Amino acid sequence: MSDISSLGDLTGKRVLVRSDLNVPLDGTDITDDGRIRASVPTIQQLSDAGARVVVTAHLGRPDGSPDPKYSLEPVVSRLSELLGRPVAFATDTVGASATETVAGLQDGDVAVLENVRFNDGETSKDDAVRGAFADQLAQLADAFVSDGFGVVHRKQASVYDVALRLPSAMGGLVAAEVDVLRRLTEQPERPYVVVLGGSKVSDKLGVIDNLIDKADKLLIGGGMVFTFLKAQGHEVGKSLLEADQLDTCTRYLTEAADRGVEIVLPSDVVVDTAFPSGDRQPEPRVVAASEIPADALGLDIGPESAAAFAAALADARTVFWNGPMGVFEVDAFAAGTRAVAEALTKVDGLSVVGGGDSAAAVRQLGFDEAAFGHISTGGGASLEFLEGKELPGIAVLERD
Ligand SMILES: Nc1ncnc2c1ncn2[C@@H]1O[C@H](COP(=O)(O)OP(=O)(O)O)[C@@H](O)[C@H]1O
Ligand SMILES: O=C(OP(=O)(O)O)[C@H](O)COP(=O)(O)O
Repeated sequence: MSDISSLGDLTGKRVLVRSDLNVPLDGTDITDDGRIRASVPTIQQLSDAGARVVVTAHLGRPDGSPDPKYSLEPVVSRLSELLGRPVAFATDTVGASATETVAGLQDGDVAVLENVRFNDGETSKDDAVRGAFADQLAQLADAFVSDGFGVVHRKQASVYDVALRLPSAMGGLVAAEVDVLRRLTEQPERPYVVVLGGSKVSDKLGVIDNLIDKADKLLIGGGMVFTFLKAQGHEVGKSLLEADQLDTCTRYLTEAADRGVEIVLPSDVVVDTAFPSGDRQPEPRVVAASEIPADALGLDIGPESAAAFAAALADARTVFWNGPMGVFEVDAFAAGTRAVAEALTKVDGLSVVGGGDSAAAVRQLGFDEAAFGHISTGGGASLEFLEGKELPGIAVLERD
């Protein structure tokens, strides 16, 4: 696999780096800068090598056109602080501002292009549309470095197509993540427990199929719970629900039982009548998972479930956890996530936390990062890696 040294002397070369700078924001305040910090070493390495560094990244899921709410501008300020040097910011990705900003770089300088997902070519399913956008990105650089581990499972222009158009290399962050995750795929010590939660329900339901073959237990919390509960015939009120995945959930439950794999669902949940927002005081209530009122939505696993999940993790020798158990950003719905994080710190073996929000959660809840075996910057990417899937952003770097 080609690392940055394979690109030769970088002095004066324009190097496009795909980083994952998708950090949680409260307005324009960054609530956890973990992904920016994780991106710094590669950017610094390229700058030290005399390259003119052009960073491309996304923030959130805008609809393919500019939306100030998803601007990378606040991220650029933080990156500049962490690098200890000015960072130029282009207010578009491949337009006049980008061209001018890149042309103005001196050797060792760093620039960030505006959110790459402000362009519909980035995430298009049409190869030609994505390719045309990748052509424009490629024109801004002489070489490409893929360092956004959190997006290597996305077949997107700035992750995949641009690597077909420029001499390309893998950044140190992606290489380091892959090294650790490989340990989980190659004969993990058993019991091997996977904990899933979060809000990207449709992305993550799909991975369960393959994980049933690999893990001994699957603990399900977060927004994914409710599609399973509904599949079991329970009402879930206003909770997150993927109505078209009910049959899939039923099949998973049957398959897991057939193969002797335990899928553990919460027996109780913390509900409220509205999603937390603004000044509204949360009114958390614990109810049985089978009795979610019609006017309520589930926002955390309940205390009985948290204790059951901790017990299920107590004898694990390998654990992978992606996705908070609840809306941990609000204290009233953070207890389930806290309990799972606590249980992971006690694992006698390898414990890995993956995902932007999961990593943010353990830090925000005050856990010492050193208490975990590894904190990965990618949630969906880690899960797909553990499933044994080919990740487009890695495969494209490994092709002959
Ligand atoms: N029951 C729930 N309903 C709605 N959102 C939830 C629920 N549980 C967790 N979440 C939200 O899931 C988000 C994180 O999900 P996700 O992006 O899938 O995780 P990660 O970034 O770790 O991969 C958090 O912002 C959290 O508030
Ligand atoms: O936040 C991310 O992934 P994660 O929530 O799976 O950790 C990455 O930045 C990828 O974002 P995406 O899931 O919108 O493609």
